Amino acid sequence: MKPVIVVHGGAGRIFKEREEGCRAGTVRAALQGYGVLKRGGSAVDAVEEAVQSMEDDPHFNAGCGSVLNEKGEVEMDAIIMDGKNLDSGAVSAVKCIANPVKLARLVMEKTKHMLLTDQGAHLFARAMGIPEIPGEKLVTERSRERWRKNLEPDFNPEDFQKDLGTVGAVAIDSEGNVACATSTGGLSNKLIGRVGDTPCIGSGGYADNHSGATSTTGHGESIMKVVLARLILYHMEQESCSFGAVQCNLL
Ligand SMILES: NC(=O)C[C@H](N)C(=O)O
Repeated sequence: MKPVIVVHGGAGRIFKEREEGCRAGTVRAALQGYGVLKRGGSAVDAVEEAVQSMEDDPHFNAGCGSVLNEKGEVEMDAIIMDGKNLDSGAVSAVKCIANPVKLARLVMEKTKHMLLTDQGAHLFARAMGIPEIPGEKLVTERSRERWRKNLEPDFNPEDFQKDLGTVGAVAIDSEGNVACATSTGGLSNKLIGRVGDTPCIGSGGYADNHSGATSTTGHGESIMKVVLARLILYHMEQESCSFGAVQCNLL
C-alpha cells in the first residue's frame, strides 16, 4: 500500500508575516513524517515524527510557541493513537517538556493507562529519562505578547482565541495501519489545569484501521461536546468514506 501522511498546523488566523514560516513548518513536518513511512516505519512512528517537528517549531501553538495560561506559563496536552489495535496514550497539563507527543507515546507503550496528567505525567517523564527543560524555553515573545494583550482591560473577546495553531498528523503506512497524533498549548490565558479536547480520546484524535484517522483543531470545549474526532469517523463509516459527505453532515 502507498503510504500517506497529512499534517495540520491548526485552525485559526495566520497573519501575513507568519504565513511563510507556518507553511514551511507544515511542509517540513509532512516531509519528515513521510520520510519515516518511506523507510518502512509505522504510521505511529510517522505521526510522532511529524508532530514533534511542529512542536519544535515556534510558529505553532504546541511545544515551543505554545500559548500561555492565566499565569503566563506553558501547559500542554497531547495524544497519539494506533489504529491497528486502538491503543492510545495522552498527557495533559504538562510543563517543562519539549515534546509532549513523545511522552504520550511512552504512556501508550510503557503503561497500562491512556492518560497521565500534570504531576503524575512529570513523574512518569522523569522515570522514562525525558529531560526537563526550563519552562521559559517554550515561551516565545509572540505568546508572551498575546498573553499580555489578553490581560488588558479593553481587549477584544472576539480576538481572544483566534491564534489557535494546535498541530496534528494522520498517516497510513505500507501495511495499511493508520495512526493519529495531536499536540497543543491549548487556549490563551486558560485557567490553570484546564484540559482541552486534544488529550481526550475521540475528541483530539482517533485512529481505527477499519475507518481511518482524525486529528482535530479548534475550540476544545466545542469539540468535546460532540467528541468530534470519533464523530467524523462515524460519519465516514456511514458514508463509506466520502470526505465531502462528512463535511455536509457536520456543518
Ligand atoms: N488550538 C487549538 O486547536 C486549541 C485546542 N483544540 C484546545 O482547545 O485546547
